[in-house]
Amino acid sequence: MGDHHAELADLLTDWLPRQRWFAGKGRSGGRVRIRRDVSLGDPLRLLLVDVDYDQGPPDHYQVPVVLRGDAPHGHDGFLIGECAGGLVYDGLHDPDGAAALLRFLVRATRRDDLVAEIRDTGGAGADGAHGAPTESRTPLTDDLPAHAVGAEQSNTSIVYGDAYILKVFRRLWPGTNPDLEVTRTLADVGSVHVATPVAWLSADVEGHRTTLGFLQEYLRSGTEGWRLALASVRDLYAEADLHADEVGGDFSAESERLGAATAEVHADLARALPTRPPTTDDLRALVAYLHGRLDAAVEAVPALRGYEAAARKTYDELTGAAPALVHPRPFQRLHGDLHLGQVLRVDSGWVLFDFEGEPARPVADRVGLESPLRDVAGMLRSFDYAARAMLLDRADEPALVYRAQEWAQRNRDAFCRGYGAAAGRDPYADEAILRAFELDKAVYEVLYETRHRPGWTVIPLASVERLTQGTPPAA
Ligand SMILES: Nc1ncnc2c1ncn2[C@@H]1O[C@H](COP(=O)(O)OP(=O)(O)O)[C@@H](O)[C@H]1O
Ligand SMILES: O=P(O)(O)O[C@H]1O[C@H](CO)[C@@H](O[C@H]2O[C@H](CO)[C@@H](O)[C@H](O)[C@H]2O)[C@H](O)[C@H]1O
Repeated sequence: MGDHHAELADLLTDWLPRQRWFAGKGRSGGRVRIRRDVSLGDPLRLLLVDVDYDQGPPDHYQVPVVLRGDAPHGHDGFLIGECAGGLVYDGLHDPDGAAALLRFLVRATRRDDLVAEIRDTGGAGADGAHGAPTESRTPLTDDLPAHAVGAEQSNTSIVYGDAYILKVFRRLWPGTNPDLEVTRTLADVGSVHVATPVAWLSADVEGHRTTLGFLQEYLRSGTEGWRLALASVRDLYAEADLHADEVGGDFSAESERLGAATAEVHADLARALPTRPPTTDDLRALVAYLHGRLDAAVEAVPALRGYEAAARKTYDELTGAAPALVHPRPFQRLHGDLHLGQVLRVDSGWVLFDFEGEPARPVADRVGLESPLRDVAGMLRSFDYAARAMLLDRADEPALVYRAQEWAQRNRDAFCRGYGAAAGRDPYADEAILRAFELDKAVYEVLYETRHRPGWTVIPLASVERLTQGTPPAA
């Protein structure tokens, strides 16, 4: 394949920006450069690529591919293109490619601990192997049927049988990925709110051992919080005369449990990893950071301009009082992008996943100590999203807007009640900072939706309007 790198780079230059997980959507002139090309076992090859832009530093991605010389494969949706070497497929969606990846991981982890390391062997292929899972872990099996998880999100996940799920990070940030770091930390302290990681894969990127992906136990009984919430909203909208507490699908008891689970995860992280009480300088830095995010969002989305002055006022108010009054909880590690799509309801309760933080945020920012209320605010936003997503194609039914607010408020209240009971302090008690985080999240979402799902931008935009009018988080 080495002979075809120029052609492959051209194909990827065209293909990458069309992927949901491509992060350079706001940048011009993206061109792909292939930095490494290693075999992970027939027929899978791993391309580590850089994307250079007209301005600023390159982004790093991994693109596993399968090259097929012959007939159509029946997976044309995952065809990247054709070069002189044959048809090039996205290797994670190609069943033979996905199977080869599990075989590689299993072979590698049999020889050392749980880390499969891809080492450069001068272009001849990957040798990358350390082996044997520790005794406490379930032995890995490599002959399971594979399928990629339906929706392409920030990364690509492959389910093997009903035993494992492999998350393959698409955009690479040099170093250990916070998702793996935090999930391992929680599993190691015995948290019941994460799925146990069983093996992981890394390679050198810019001189740092960089996480490429990790394999976790697959929670086969899990249902995503987002799906459950939408089902509840649907029930409510179908019963025009009933209130949220009167319909069969009331979600508030689940929201309360989810609040408690979030607080327990925060407590475990606070015990296992560093914490620190925020200082005046921390709050000043936080306010500067919130302004910076708003600057970038307003520049990219002019519709935000009308709310800018009020938003800045909300942020500036955080520096008016002593830190112990504004934020009487320690700063700590957290989830970083918590929403209903990042939690699974299993038989025993709620499990959180995807501890990567916001995918567009530089990783150095995501691994710092922050306010746990950022996660709370993320989830509060998500209740608004669930209620309003169901209105997107029902613009002709204004009466539903009131019902949407009612559903969202009931579940926001329940979540905070559960969180407060488990954490010993209700999030609503820290209203100013909670509102600032909610506003910041809504601003982030306006930018996110503009780039990825323009039809959804109205959802966070309506929340920016509400939050800049001074409506408190609690009714
Ligand atoms: N341990 C697990 N068991 C079952 N399903 C899972 C597990 N972890 C994640 N998932 C599912 O895989 C999907 C993708 O995972 P996620 O970590 O959110 O990836 P991304 O970073 O691409 O958003 C999720 O929507 C979730 O439903
Ligand atoms: O799940 P990801 O890590 O890829 O997070 C990104 O995409 C999310 C959408 O899939 C986006 O979440 C927003 O939409 C959700 C509904 O689809 C909603 O539950 C969230 O509250 C809302 O923020 C997330 O912001 C983005 O980082």
